[in-house]
Amino acid sequence: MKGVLVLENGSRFSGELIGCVRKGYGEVVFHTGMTGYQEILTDPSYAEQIVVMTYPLIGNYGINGDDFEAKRPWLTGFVTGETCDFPSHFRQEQTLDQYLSEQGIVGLTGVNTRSLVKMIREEGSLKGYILPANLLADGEKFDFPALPRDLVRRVSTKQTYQHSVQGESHVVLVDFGAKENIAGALTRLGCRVTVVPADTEFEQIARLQPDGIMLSNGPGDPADCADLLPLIKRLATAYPLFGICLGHQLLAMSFGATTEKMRFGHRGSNHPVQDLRSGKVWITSQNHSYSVRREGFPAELVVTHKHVNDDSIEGVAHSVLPAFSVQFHPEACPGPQDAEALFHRFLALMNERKGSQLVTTI
Ligand SMILES: NC(=O)CC[C@H](N)C(=O)O
Repeated sequence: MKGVLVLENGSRFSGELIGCVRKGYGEVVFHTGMTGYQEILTDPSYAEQIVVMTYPLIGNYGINGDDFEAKRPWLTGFVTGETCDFPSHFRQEQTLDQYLSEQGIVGLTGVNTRSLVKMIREEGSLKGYILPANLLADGEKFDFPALPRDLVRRVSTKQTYQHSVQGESHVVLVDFGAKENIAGALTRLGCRVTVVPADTEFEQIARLQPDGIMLSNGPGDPADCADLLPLIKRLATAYPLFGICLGHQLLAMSFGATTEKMRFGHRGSNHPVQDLRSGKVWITSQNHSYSVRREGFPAELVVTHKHVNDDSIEGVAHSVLPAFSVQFHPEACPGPQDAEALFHRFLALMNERKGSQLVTTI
C-alpha cells in the first residue's frame, strides 16, 4: 500500500507502507548505523520519534530473540530506503515487516532517505506523520503538536525489580527508559542490579543499600525532568554514580548546568569522542538530540570528553565526588565497545568506597 511522510515544513516523501497500517506521528530523526536496527527499534529513548535509517538496505538479518533493548518499541514510525523481505541469519525469527506489524508500528519503505536526511541536516529535526496515501486528501491541513513532556514516566518501569540477584556490588539503576544492555553490562561485570522507577524517593533507594547508582538513558527533553534534579544531586552526594545519555544530562543539570537542543542530534554507531585526560579517541554509539551547554558550565564539574566533530560536551565528572557521566553509550548495542572501560571505572569507584567504609568502621 502506498504511504507518505508529511513533514511540518510542508515536504512530502512517498513510499510503501510496511508493518502496521496506521498513522504514526513523531519527531523525525535519522540514524547512520549500517546495522543495529533491532536495538534501535527497541531503545526507549526513541519514544515518540520516527526514525529514518540512512543505510540503504535494512532488515537483511531479520529480527531475533536476543537483541531487544526493551520489551516493546516506543518509537512511532520507521523509515527505510529499502527493506529486505527475505532475511538470512541463523538467529532470525521474524522479518522486520512482521515485527513492526506485531508491535503496531507503521513503517515506510522505498523512501528517498538521502534527500530526506539532507533536509533534516539543513533544517533540523522536523515533526511529521506517516500515513496511508489514500488518507491524504488534497489540501488537508495537519497539526504538528509538541511532543508529550512526560515521556520518561511513560517508559520507566512501574515497579522495582531485580535484574540480577548475585554479585559483589549492588547497583541501583534508576530507569528513565533504560536499554537492557546497561543492566546487562553491569551484570556481566558481576554486579547485582536492582532497577527502580524514575521517581523513586531517595529514602527508598537508600533502603536498598546500594554500592553505586546508575542513571540510565531516556527519551525527550531533559528539561522536562527538572523535578528529578534534587534527587539526583542527593544520590551523587551519597553514592558513586554513573550516568549515561539522559542520565548524563540530568547529572550535569543537577549541579547547575543547562542543556540545549542540537540541530539534528547525534544518532549512529561511529561517533568519535575524545577522552580529554588521556587524549584517546573512542568510536562510540550515540542517540541524542540535546547536549550540555558550555555556557554557564558549573565550576563544580569538569568536562572529561568532547565530540571530535563538533566539540560538544560528551562527558563530565564531579571535581570531588565519585560521580561521572557520558553522553554516548558505553553499553554499545548497537555499536562499538570502545568505551566499555567506563563500567570498570564505575566498579572501581564502588570498590574504593567499600574499602574506605571498611577503614572507617575498623
Ligand atoms: N539516549 C538518550 O538518553 C537521549 C537523551 C535525550 N532524550 C536526548 O535526546 O538528548
